[in-house]
Amino acid sequence: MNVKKRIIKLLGEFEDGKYSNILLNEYFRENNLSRGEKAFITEVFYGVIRNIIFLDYQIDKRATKKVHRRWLRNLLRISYYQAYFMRSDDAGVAWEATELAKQKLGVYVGRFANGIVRSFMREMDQEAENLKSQGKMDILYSCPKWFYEKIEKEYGEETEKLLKSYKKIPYLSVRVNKLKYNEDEFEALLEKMGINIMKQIDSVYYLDSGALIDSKEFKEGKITVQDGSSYLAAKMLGARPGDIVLDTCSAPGSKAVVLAELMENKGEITALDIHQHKIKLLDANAKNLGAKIITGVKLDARKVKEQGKKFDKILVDAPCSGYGVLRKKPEALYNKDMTNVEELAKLQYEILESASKSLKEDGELVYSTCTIFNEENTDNVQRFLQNNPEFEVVELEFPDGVEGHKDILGGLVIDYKEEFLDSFYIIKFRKRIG
Ligand SMILES: C[S@@+](CC[C@H](N)C(=O)[O-])C[C@H]1O[C@@H](n2cnc3c(N)ncnc32)[C@H](O)[C@@H]1O
Repeated sequence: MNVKKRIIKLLGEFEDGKYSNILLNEYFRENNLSRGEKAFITEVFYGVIRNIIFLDYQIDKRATKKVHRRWLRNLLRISYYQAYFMRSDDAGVAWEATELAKQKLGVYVGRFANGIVRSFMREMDQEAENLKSQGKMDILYSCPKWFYEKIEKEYGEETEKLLKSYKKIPYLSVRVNKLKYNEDEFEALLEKMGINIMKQIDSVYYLDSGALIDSKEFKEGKITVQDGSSYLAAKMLGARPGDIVLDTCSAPGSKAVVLAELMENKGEITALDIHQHKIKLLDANAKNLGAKIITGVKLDARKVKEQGKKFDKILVDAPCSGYGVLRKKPEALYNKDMTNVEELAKLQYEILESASKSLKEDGELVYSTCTIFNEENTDNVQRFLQNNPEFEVVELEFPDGVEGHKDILGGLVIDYKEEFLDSFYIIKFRKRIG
């Protein structure tokens, strides 16, 4: 099948509500595509989602009647994306749009597609300038108006840099699972496959190719897809062999398996999640990676007392708005508003409060989120510290080679300046004795 027709189909399914990453992974599993085809589909599919507000604005501006047909709108979005963001050959893009529209919907629609694509191509650079000068930055950077205004309030002059950064294409990162494999073996594999390392954070490697996803080593659980920030949040808990650990919001278990590795599969990890189907994912993930000390339990972390147990170490990797991982999950930008952020902040606070009661004296707790707003990070933690004076912040070293800053409480903020790692908030507490 023509590769653009494939992307049109995928975008249609995305609009029906499927998650972009799940959709694409499934599609690649079920269809036998070359490396080049996969790379092109990934770039264009995600590129359209990342820039959908800008693309639709430009389509609607040029169409005399609203383009209702989803298939046609997606063809136009793809063509505009290729022209403006990929700087693809104009004649080729316009010709293919015309041909595809003609085949599917007839000569009249073919001509319409040709006209509307060519007019955008002539005007696109001026259009971007106009949006800037008219202050329509939310359209230029495809984000909801409330989000733009909030970012502008919090980040001031850095706003544009932040938005540009979160629209970038992410690198694939994988972690070497030391329960089954080691870094020397992995680096030899990279050399054999001709894959280059772009950045390394301990056993997490950012690579210039996604080819490893199809490798035997990946299927065998010797390597796993994981971001450096996610790995660091787990590492910073400092879990040691023999510890009794609680992971309150654990599925699909990416951090729990790091904890198991650091604990050398000795001790206990109770891994909670509110959803039973996610516990299944967690169990499968732990099994595949050879993490033997994880027990998945379906439980609302606000009822952690029901475990009737005290823990040496607790990880609260709270459910959050996910704005720190927009490069990988761009749709997170479109499906929430400030009310959701406030609701999440409340839930996070309740989980943190509840978990803290199950920590042993002198025990340590890490609170982390993959988002950027103070409501879910510093403000929440400040309130927690005020209400729980028996907790103190443990100083964390900012990891070498990672961009970001510390907040007023000493929490690590891996921010938009970081080109490779997801944006994350990580703070650690100790419960004082007595
Ligand atoms: C940020 S994700 C966790 C990611 C996980 N720690 C990892 O590294 O793979 C948040 C998780 O919290 C779960 N969750 C949401 N509300 C919860 C609650 N009240 N109690 C326990 N888990 C909850 C969600 O189902 C989701 O799997």
